[in-house]
Amino acid sequence: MQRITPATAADLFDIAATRRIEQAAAAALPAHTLMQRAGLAVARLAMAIAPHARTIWVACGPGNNGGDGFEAAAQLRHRGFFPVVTFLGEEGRLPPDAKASLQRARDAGVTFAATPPSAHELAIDALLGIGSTRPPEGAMAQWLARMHSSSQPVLCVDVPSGLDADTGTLPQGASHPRESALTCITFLTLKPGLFTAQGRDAAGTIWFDDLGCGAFKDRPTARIAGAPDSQPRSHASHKGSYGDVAVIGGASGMAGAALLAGSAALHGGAGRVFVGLLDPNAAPVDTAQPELMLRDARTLDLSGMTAVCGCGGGEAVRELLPNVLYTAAALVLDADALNAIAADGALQTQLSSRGRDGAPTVITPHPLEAARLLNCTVGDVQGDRLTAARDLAARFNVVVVLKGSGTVIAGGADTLPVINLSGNARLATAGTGDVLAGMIGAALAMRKPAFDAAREAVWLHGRIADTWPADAAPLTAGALARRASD
Ligand SMILES: NC(=O)C1=CN([C@@H]2O[C@H](COP(=O)(O)OP(=O)(O)OC[C@H]3O[C@@H](n4cnc5c(N)ncnc54)[C@H](OP(=O)(O)O)[C@@H]3O)[C@@H](O)[C@H]2O)[C@@H](O)CC1
Ligand SMILES: Nc1ncnc2c1ncn2[C@@H]1O[C@H](COP(=O)(O)OP(=O)(O)O)[C@@H](O)[C@H]1O
Ligand SMILES: [K+]
Repeated sequence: MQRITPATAADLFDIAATRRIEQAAAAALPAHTLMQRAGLAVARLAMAIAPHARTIWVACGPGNNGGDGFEAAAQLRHRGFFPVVTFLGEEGRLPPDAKASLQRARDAGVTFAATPPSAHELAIDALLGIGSTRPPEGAMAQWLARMHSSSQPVLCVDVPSGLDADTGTLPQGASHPRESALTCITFLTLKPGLFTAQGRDAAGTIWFDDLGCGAFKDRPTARIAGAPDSQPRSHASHKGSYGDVAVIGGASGMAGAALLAGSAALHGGAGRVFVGLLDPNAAPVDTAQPELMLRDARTLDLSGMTAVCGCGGGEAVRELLPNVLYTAAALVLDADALNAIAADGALQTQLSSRGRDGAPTVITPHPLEAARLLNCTVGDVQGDRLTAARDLAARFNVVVVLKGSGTVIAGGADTLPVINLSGNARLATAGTGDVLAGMIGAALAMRKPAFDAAREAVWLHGRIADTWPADAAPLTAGALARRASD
């Protein structure tokens, strides 16, 4: 059993692949072995979470997820605990594994009840796993709401009931648990939906048990990539070794966004940072950051540079985009640059041919910007973030950073998308996206491949938020940028 942390590197498998792996594993083992192993793992984790529990409520559903719950209840009873099982289903329609485990729970002397116990110290959610096909309703929805509103911990079996294990979406109106008291133990494979969209809030702390079947492999859907390798700077390097970044943005009244990206590029290790402002009346120097070389955006020659284009770009950035797309040696497109491209077919064609020509290009949309680029709704993007990121990457031949909880990084068809696990809602404050764009720019300027530059910067950006000192001032984008070298 392994605890998953932001530093864990592992493959993710969708439901279809998980089913294939389960079938192959089950065929190679004596009947019921997988469920017995799963139930034992649930019981062990339950005992670790609530070692002094008097009553453990085990809510079991109509399929094999419920079977894992029966099995866990049997194991807990054997160890002197008092599980109370509530079962939502028909015994006659249970799959064979679950039926066998129901019998084992009965034989172990587990208490069965029609309604949840009046008090419990731990709830085990074994209602639905990867077989969830529709929103929980009726008693199932009521039981979930009861678990989630209680102050006692909840242990989810395989996936939180109702969560789509492929996409991380919860049905509309589903009760929302409190993350601090939530644990999920998932079996055989790690599923992408646990790590993006609503998955992280729904699952809480995630544990993985391969049920002794690590040898069974299938094609992964995506991966979590963990901490990037840190590469120390060589002694003989100089500022030219780390490249030039030119930020293009800062239209009238929005200079701050460009300066934040510039600061992040500087602290992220770029050799030199120019900030090309679109506001002709902008101040000639930022006295708080004199290292940044402020220029009129229209005068910068980007041919040997990494451009970070769009931060605070407003409408004004549009006229520069044809030249930026044509000349920048490497490019990060953010915010208003993406909005301009979404509204202009010619710019879209130019972007995709730039990517086809192999010019390193990263786009960093948040879900609304991604929806504009894909000509769909935010709901469509958030409903399947992996697919949205993959579609954008394929359409524009670029590396895509689809931001938000569980940021997705997608590249070409041969590259497995990555879901990033560092970061938290401290980042939900204005300007942190500008900082990320600057950090990716710095990594590109060091001539890292575009996918690696994006992945490493996203991970570091999130890690800074995860390690923000509790006694420090609240996270602001400016302070985040200054820690981009951490
Ligand atoms: N076999 C093994 O050895 C192993 C199995 N494992 C475990 O099995 C789990 C997968 O089991 P599973 O395929 O039976 O699916 P599961 O998630 O239990 O649900 C299917 C049932 O729920 C029903 N249903 C769906 N939605 C519903 C709703 N909203 N409200 C009410 N009912 C709803 C659906 O009914 P239907 O849609 O057909 O009407 C069907 O009856 C997996 O997640 C893992 O925990 C692992 O431990 C590995 C070893
Ligand atoms: N709840 C969250 N969990 C993890 N990361 C988040 C969360 N909210 C925001 N972020 C991150 O913060 C950044 C916000 O970027 P963006 O939406 O472009 O904001 P802005 O335009 O204000 O800079 C992104 O990197 C995003 O992934
Ligand atoms: K479950």
